[in-house]
Amino acid sequence: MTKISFQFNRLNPRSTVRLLLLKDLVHSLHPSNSNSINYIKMESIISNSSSPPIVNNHTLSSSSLKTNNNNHTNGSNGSFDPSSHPAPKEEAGKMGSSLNSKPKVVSGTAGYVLEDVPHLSDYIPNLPTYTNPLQDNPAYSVVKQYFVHVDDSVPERITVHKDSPRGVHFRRAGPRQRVYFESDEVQAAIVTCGGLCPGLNTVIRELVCSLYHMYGVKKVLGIEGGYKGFYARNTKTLTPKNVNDIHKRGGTILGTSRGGHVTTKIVDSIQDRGINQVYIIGGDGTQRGASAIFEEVRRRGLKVAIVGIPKTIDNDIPVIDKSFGFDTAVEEAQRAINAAHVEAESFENGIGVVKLMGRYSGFIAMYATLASRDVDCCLIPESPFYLEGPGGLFDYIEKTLKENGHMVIVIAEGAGQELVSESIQSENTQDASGNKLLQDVGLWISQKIKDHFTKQNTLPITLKYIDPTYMIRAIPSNASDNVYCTLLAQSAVHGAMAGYTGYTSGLVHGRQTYIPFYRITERQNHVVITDRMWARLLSSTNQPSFLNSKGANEEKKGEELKQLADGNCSDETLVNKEISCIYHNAL
Ligand SMILES: Nc1ncnc2c1ncn2[C@@H]1O[C@H](COP(=O)(O)OP(=O)(O)O)[C@@H](O)[C@H]1O
Ligand SMILES: O=P(O)(O)OC[C@H]1O[C@](O)(COP(=O)(O)O)[C@@H](O)[C@@H]1O
Ligand SMILES: [Mg+2]
Repeated sequence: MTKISFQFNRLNPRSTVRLLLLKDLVHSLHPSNSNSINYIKMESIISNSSSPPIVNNHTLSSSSLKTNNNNHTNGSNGSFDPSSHPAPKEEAGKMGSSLNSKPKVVSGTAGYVLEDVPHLSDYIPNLPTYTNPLQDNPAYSVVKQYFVHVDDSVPERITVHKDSPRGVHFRRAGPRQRVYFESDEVQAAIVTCGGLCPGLNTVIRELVCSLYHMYGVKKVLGIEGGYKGFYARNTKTLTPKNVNDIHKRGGTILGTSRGGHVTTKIVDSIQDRGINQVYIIGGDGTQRGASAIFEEVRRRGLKVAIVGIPKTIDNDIPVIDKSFGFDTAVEEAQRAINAAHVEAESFENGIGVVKLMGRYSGFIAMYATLASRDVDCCLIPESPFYLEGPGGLFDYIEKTLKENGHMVIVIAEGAGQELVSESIQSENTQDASGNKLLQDVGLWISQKIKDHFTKQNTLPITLKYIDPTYMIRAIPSNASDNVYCTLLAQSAVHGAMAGYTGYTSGLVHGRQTYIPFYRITERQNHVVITDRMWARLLSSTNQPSFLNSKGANEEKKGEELKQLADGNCSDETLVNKEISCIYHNAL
């Protein structure tokens, strides 16, 4: 018998899910061997745990599904691991409760796993339910099937092999037969936090309209100025009438802010105002804040649904296909790139440099480059580069100028930060939310290029630097983002009315889903430079990879190891590799 050991460096809910998948796979391939899987850390967690597993009978009809004995928490003492859930420094001490709810992981046959979301009835017994008012809604009466089947779920990965386990799934969003709120009882609140993103107003509008028109909810409050607005600012009554044309405007009619998340004060305010549905629109920081609010609400036993709606122009939120506003931002970035191209083309040895947003994730720069085709070099935070010497950026610029007479460089704001800090001394400053304030890499690189070619005195260059940063996020959303925002908002409302809570409403493989907060906050989404998408970009620009082949292999190996250790595979090949390795060991 082969004994398999699998040690997780850091135990998180993902580790458990992966263990379940591996166990199911090994069991299906080699039933006699499955007991040999040695759950090193799990064993101690399971045996130490005294609380029963969460079984959510009202939401699961299939008897083949079972809630595993997975009373895992994010740390052995039941609190979140702060290293994987960093809080902004100045706020960390102010957070109210310890984050201690348990992920609801349900397993089925053939390696099926449902990473379910919390429900109000998990912690409030005997909640009454009501017929969904949509049943009498003329708009819905033409639909054959009004309601989402209770067992509908959406797979996290859709590329599978013949023998792959069915894998992780998320609960499919949509209206349910029974709702947990009466229309008159609902006092909803909407808040927008963090940086701007195209589509914020569309989401606000559609939340208000969905609540009013689909569920007859008449009390909707807008919280002004982000999280701190709960306790330090005014509120605004929102009606379909006063939000009617806000989707045509950029920004957020509610205002937004960074910092100011004090969980207990926010939940006090929710309680004082009698709010029982909170819709929180924001990025990774905001979703962490929403998770903290959910935990505190749950700890106090309040019948309040906490719903996150993911907003991120950087596209740095994991699991979801992409954030609303991303397409609009990429489209707007084309205008800056076009301008840079026209300028560069019009001068001898013209260089256009465009800086785009992307603190830690270079998605906007990557997609804007792929869309434009005028870009000769795209620099992102995930792909280190160097300036001097063979294969460096200066070399490439010289070659391109000699061949084409002009070039366009797109650089994400977080790219090359290590190089900038080598040459510019600066204090390690943060914004109010604890995000690191970055140096202006666009200005820096423009100056470096100018200095280099002046010193060389070989190619007289003309460089134009364009920084459209705020222009691409302050605009209204385009048509496809408007549709996306509408569906997101409707899904969010259906979920809250059905009593779900502690979830982010998000699109996974084109389907609306409810994703538990911990999956959204556990890591950031990054461009994986060993994935095909980055290779596509490199082949479209013909830029150097800035990695020799040895370096590339090391990068790939390092990336895979890191992802395996973290339990964060962004590429299904990693999972397949890992599983096939276990499979071969098991045989
Ligand atoms: N770990 C955290 N816990 C609680 N609140 C947080 C956390 N991180 C950020 N926040 C709050 O979320 C809000 C938005 O965060 P920020 O990082 O500025 O933007 P984004 O949500 O777009 O990433 C801020 O009010 C901030 O205080
Ligand atoms: O100047 P601000 O408002 O802090 O915004 C700048 C930041 O906002 C972003 O666009 C998005 O950040 P968030 O998603 O965290 O709000 C970053 O790319 C950028 O660094
Ligand atoms: Mg953020």
